This record gives sequence, C-alpha cells and structure tokens, in this order.
Amino acid sequence: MFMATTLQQGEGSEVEGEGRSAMATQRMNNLAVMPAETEAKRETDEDVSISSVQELAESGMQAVPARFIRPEQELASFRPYSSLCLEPIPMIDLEGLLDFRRQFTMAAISSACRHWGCFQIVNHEIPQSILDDALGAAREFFEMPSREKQAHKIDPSIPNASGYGMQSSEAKDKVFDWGDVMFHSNLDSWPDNPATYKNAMDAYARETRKVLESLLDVISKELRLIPTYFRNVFGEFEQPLRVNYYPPCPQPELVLGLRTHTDPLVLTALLEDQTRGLQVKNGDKWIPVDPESDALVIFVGDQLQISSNNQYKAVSHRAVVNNKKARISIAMGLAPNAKARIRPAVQLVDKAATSRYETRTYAEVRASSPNGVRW
Ligand SMILES: O=C(O)CCC(=O)C(=O)O
Ligand SMILES: [Fe+2]
Repeated sequence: MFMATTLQQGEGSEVEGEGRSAMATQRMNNLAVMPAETEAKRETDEDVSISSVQELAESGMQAVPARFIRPEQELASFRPYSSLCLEPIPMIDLEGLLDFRRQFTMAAISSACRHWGCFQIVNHEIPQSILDDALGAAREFFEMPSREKQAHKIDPSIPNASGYGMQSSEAKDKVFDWGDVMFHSNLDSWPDNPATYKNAMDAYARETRKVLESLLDVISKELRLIPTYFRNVFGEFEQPLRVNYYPPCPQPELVLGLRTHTDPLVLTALLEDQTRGLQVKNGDKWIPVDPESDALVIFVGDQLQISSNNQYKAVSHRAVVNNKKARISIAMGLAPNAKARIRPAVQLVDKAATSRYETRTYAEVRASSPNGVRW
C-alpha cells in the first residue's frame, strides 16, 4: 500500500493556512521554475519542506515548484479539448430499479461496468442534505488554520494509518500531486474539529454504503453469481474514505491534482462539489466528468475487475486543477476485508483457460500495488 506522508516544515518557515509569511512566500517563489529547467531543478528540490499544498497555494507563489510538474509525455494529454464532441460517462437513474425499467436499468449498470468502469447515479435515495453536509464539513475542515489540520497529520509508519497530508507525496515517481487529503482507513477516525465533521461524514458513509451494496447486488445478478457472492468472498467490507482538497494552481496545465490511478477497491462512490476536475479514461481518451449536485460517480475498482475475471474494468481516473477555485471531493470505497482471498469467481473462469490472476489475500494485494494513491 502507498504510504503518504507530510513533509516537515523547514526551520523558521512557520506558515499558517490563513495567512502568509513573507519568508515562506519568498522560499516558495525561489522554488518555482519554468518547465525547461524542470529536470535539473527536480533534484535540488528534494530537500524542500512543504507541509501542505494548500499552504503552498496560499503563499501567493506564481509558478509551481518543479517537483509538481508532470513529465513531458503526460503533459501532452492535458491539452484542452472540447468535451462537446465526447460522449459523457453513462448517467443511470436508480429509480429505474424499482419499476418496470428494472431489467433495462440492471443491463445499463452492467454495460457501464464493462465498457466504462464508471457511471454517474441519480435518484440514489441519499437525501441532498446529507450530501451537502458532507461537502460542507469537508470544506470547514480544510478552511481551519494549518495547525488545526496538522494536529491530524498522518503517521506513515503506521500501516493503514488515517490522517491529513499531501496527496501522493511518497509516490515512487517523486512527482507530487497538487492536492491534500484527509484519509480515513475506517469510520472510527473522525476528527473532533470541526464539530460538524463526525456526524456529517458518518451519515454520508452509512447512506453511501447502502447504495454501493445495492449496486453489488445488481452486479452479482448481472454476472450470474449468487446474490451473496461478494459478501461471501470479501467478508465484512472495510469502508475507507478520502476527503480530497485541490487548491487553485497558478499553472494548472503543468500539474495533476491527483495522479492517474485505479482504485484498489471493489466499488467507489465519489461526491464532488460543483467545480470540474475529474477525468476518466476511456480507450485512449480522457473524458471530463461534469459534476451534478445530486449525482454520485461510481468507479469499478481493481477487486471487482479481478472477481469478474476482467469482464468489468477498473477505470483509470485522475483529477486536474484550475487557477481560480479550490475543489473538494469525497471518495468512499468498499474494500475487501484484509483476510479475504482475491481471485476470479470460479463460475467466470473459462474451464479451458486458466484464470488471469493468482489467489492472494487483500492485505497482500494492497501491499503490492503502490500506485501512489493511499486507499
Ligand atoms: O477528486 C477526484 O476527482 C478523484 C478522487 C479519487 O479518485 C480518489 O480519491 O481516489
Ligand atoms: Fe480514485
């Protein structure tokens, strides 16, 4: 599993989230380089101390430090294009599961899992107030002064630790993402502050779990597995949750808020504020997802791809940033129990062919797939 960390602030560079220190601004501006100098500068930036991207963004720097700049070949895929000519990801009305549209809706979910690995859902029965309160609590958290957030600083030496830190700061490629995250490996690690956080996230997590479990029921039927298949093989689900914060960036065309990844889970639900940023990969194209205030985005994760013996696809996705507005998203996943044995359903393995995957426990799978995003 990926171990994120926050970097130590350098001596004498105390910067509070709500203010700017001239020394810190100067230090951060000194780090900013033009893309041509990127490679040469990346090395010397290794020992730079940054405790959060939000703080860096609020320092007023005009150019991003080299260690955030994506490699040249990846930058090419950022070129702006009109989404008008691109097919949007499927939008599925879950009310259809309750009436005469049931078969059609089930087939639409299955088709989205096969061809996209993602879809949006509306009429999921989660009250709008629960969605709004979760996003509100997330915003309140990130608007707290730096020292209050740092009180929850993640300790990467503890396996499966929860806490606050920069996105992907220990990813193998050493390129940082333009965002911060409050990660909860389970639902008993809420901060006391802000006071609204615990109840709002708890309610959101509980409601979203029901939706994801009902989607899994549909999926097991569509894959012709017994209805309890996933519960039987994955055990009691773990429910990790990531609250993502992407500050505005002076050079959004050079960075990613969150690197390209698949979620190492069964299913993920993503709640976004109204700021665009999520992109999903379909074939060789990156498709922007338009946020809808009453919708959730659902991702097929690696474990569902494996269980389905590749019939369903875990979707590659990433978050881009902009130079005007911070963006918040909350991703909540269903993860197999650490002891669950992960392998394709025997019913889905062609008798003549061997299965595409070896059997491993989820703990082993998670430890061996450090894609740079803590889950
Ligand atoms: O913020 C987003 O748009 C994507 C978040 C995500 O993919 C994650 O938290 O795993
Ligand atoms: Fe993700």
